[in-house]
Amino acid sequence: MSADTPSALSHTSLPSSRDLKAAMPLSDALQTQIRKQRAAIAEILAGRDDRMLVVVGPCSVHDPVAALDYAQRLASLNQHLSARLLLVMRVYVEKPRTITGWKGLVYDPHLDGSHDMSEGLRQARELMIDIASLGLPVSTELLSPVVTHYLDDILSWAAIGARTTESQVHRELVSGLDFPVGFKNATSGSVQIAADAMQSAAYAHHSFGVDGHGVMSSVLTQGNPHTHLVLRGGDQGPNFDAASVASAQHCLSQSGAPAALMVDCSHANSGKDPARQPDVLAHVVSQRVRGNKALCAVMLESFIEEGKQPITANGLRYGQSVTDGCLGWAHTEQLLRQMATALAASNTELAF
Ligand SMILES: O=C[C@H](O)[C@H](O)COP(=O)(O)O
Ligand SMILES: C=C(OP(=O)(O)O)C(=O)O
Repeated sequence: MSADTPSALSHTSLPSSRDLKAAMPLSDALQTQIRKQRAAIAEILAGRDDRMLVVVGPCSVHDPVAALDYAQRLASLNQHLSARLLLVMRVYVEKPRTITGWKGLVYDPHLDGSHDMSEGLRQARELMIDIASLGLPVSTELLSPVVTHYLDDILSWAAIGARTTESQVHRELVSGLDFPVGFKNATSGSVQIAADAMQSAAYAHHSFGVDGHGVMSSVLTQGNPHTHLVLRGGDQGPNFDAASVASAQHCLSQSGAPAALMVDCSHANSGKDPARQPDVLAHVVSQRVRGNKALCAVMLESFIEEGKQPITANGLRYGQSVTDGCLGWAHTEQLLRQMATALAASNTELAF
């Protein structure tokens, strides 16, 4: 290896984010829509809009056709429930893995280990534009700061996952974004790490990054005040119950971090069993209706078919997750309708 070659087995050039954005631009109308959707989410998080935010969709996108099919159903439901809920679709194109596994559409869009990452970025951007064009706000988990450059203009909300909330690089990344971001509690269950992250991301940062041309750069970000905690459970179990929520709120207030709370009804809050997500949702809505207004957002993992399937070369079942198990569409629609009705009626006796 020569002295000027970075150490890796290979490097394959990608289009710059500026070039991909120029080839697949957002219309003026879409830019205006996304600006409004970001502001609407920020209003809910600030407690100035009484609706609840619902980030809902597949654990991961592996088939853009099925994801768009799901988005069409969600967009139509969004119109019916918009007095009580703001639905935002999970369009997760990167997956953090506990050890190894398929890492998402942008890494391996053909799901066969060919890792056509250039095509993955193109498909991800195209899909997000198609979904936003249905009128739906788009969200994702930000994992690689490089990938963020290709998609940041389309997003209305993003998560920093449990495995990366403690990372300084991700806190710097959030500091430069002008849309709301949820930091998840750590996989250990630590909420303090997320409270620290929110405070860090609220500051301006000097960091190392790349510009739109892909040129390595010294970057100055402005700080992001629109962050919040996402309770997703941890190694010791769930954290959506009233006592855990109160303890998280105490931690946020002691730290001077923003008070808004989202509960992720999946992951360690459901023991990764999608059938337990409705019970988590019922508990959260009940706490909200009983007066805990800081609980203003939930996350659900949901796709067309319930459950999950392994990735095999023999073909995949349409509309079913290839990562964590999801609720099916029919059940999701029923839950969201019940949630909206319960919020409208201030109904504390929920059984989803
Ligand atoms: O949401 C997805 C998974 O919970 C997360 O990416 C970890 O997945 P893994 O433990 O299957 O690798
Ligand atoms: C990976 C995810 O969540 P967490 O970071 O909570 O494990 C996810 O929401 O897809």
